Amino acid sequence: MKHYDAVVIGSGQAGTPLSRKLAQSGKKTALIERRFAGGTCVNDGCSPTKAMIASAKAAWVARNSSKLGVSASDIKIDFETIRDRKDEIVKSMRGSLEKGFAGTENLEVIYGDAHFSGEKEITISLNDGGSEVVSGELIFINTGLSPVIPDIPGIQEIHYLTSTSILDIEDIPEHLLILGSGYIGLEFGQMFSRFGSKVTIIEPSERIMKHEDEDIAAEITKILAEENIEILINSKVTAFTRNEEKILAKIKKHDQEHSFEYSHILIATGRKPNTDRLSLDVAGVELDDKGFIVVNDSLETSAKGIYALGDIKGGMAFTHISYDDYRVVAANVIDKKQSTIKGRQQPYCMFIDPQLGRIGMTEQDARDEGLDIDVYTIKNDSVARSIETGNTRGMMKAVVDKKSGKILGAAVLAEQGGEVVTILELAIMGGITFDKLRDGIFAHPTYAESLNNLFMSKPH
Ligand SMILES: Cc1cc2nc3c(=O)[nH]c(=O)nc-3n(C[C@H](O)[C@H](O)[C@H](O)COP(=O)(O)OP(=O)(O)OC[C@H]3O[C@@H](n4cnc5c(N)ncnc54)[C@H](O)[C@@H]3O)c2cc1C
Ligand SMILES: NC(=O)c1ccc[n+]([C@@H]2O[C@H](COP(=O)([O-])OP(=O)(O)OC[C@H]3O[C@@H](n4cnc5c(N)ncnc54)[C@H](O)[C@@H]3O)[C@@H](O)[C@H]2O)c1
Repeated sequence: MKHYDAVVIGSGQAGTPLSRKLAQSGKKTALIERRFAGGTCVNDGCSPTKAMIASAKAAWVARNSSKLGVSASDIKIDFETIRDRKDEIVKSMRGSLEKGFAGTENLEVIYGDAHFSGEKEITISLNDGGSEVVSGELIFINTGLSPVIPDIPGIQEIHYLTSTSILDIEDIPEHLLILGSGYIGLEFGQMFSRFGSKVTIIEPSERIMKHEDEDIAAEITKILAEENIEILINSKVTAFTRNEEKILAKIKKHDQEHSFEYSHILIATGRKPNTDRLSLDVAGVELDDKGFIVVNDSLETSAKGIYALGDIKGGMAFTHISYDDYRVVAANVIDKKQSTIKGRQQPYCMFIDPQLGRIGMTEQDARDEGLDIDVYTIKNDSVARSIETGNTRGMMKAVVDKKSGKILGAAVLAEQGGEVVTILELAIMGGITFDKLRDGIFAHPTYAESLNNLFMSKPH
């Protein structure tokens, strides 16, 4: 059995930089990965989807520019080129990580599936065959999530797609049914609709994006409906069957049940932790009732010397959060600091078009907590930059503490919403009150300048 100072399981957004930093600090380190360097973000998540979304946006702009006096005829979607471009981007990102690993002294990358076979002992089923047992003084778990597949009668017989397998389909679906209206459902839904698919999104709840405020969800629904995306709320699939050509989904809404035909089904009903095959009980690592690893604010698990980073610990599952977990753990383990995840900013951006950039509390969060707030909203059709560029869809919203004037949260559903919300995040970080943004001088005409208008609106 080979012994290491540190063993990292999973080459995700935390495990990848952490393994290098541990090795660079002089610790003999092993990184175990069962698939590809870079984990979900690089290989099946952020990068490939955002590359394809860029193609979808180009198609949409080409089709919708006549109002700007530019008409493009004969727009063709070359799906093979779109996929090849995405593959090249993934290959290059993964390649540069692999190069980084190869050039790191004290780091050994082992490709295989890991599970605990002792308190600090890990058995790896090697991808090349055979197995290897290693032990680690310190162990870091960064194994991420996998799609949840709902238990619907017939689902195993229909060759459904997930967010991973849909990235490699050969042809654009004729009619794509998407189960789930979260980030994955909406991003892929709009993307394939823009590529030419008929898209239906089905959601059991009373509205899409139920963790966002109702007005934001309603605005997104309107935008998607304008793009002819069908959204079925309060509805669920109760059974799947297939004939030679099509997949039949039995859909139940209230007491009514009807069957509809689709060419493809995408399952986007959430993601579950990759802890089921890790045998964490052997190591004494506690899990919560959903299978996520329980950690404290320094990301230590219930087993001494074992840490959990990224999506696997539950909570917000985003690349930048996982990367920040790496910062916290590296600061504590290598630089002997006392860093924690407590109170950190947790922004995110959903890459539909227009983007939904988010930071902090929603209005609903603040009202549920009984806070005394002012809520500022504007529609983008009153923003100069949006009018000039023809990007008038969407709205902006900020929740402000009435007494202190501090910004508690914001939603920017707009062209470059992810960038604009970052300005509001900086204001929150710096304790800059809303009136400073209302009266701040921002270059005209920028999207940033719309923050003047937002905070000049009449609050409710
Ligand atoms: C379609 C999609 C789009 C997304 N888009 C965005 C986005 O735009 N922005 C954003 O912030 N986030 C996005 N996310 C989420 C983001 O990808 C994750 O939050 C991010 O990758 C962080 O994951 P992680 O570091 O926890 O682990 P991951 O990146 O999931 O890595 C875990 C790694 O562990 C490996 N592994 C698992 N079990 C074992 C084992 N037993 N042995 C060895 N190796 C193992 C896996 O193969 C994987 O490589 C997206 C996710 C998906 C699915
Ligand atoms: N832009 C981004 O940052 C980005 C993009 C994609 C994914 N992600 C990450 O991936 C995670 C997973 O995304 P997701 O969209 O799969 O999950 P999600 O949790 O965001 O949404 C799942 C949706 O599926 C619905 N649902 C549950 N069971 C269903 C069923 N049987 N039929 C139909 N609908 C059902 C839920 O009500 C919910 O609306 C996100 O939490 C996010 O962290 C992030």
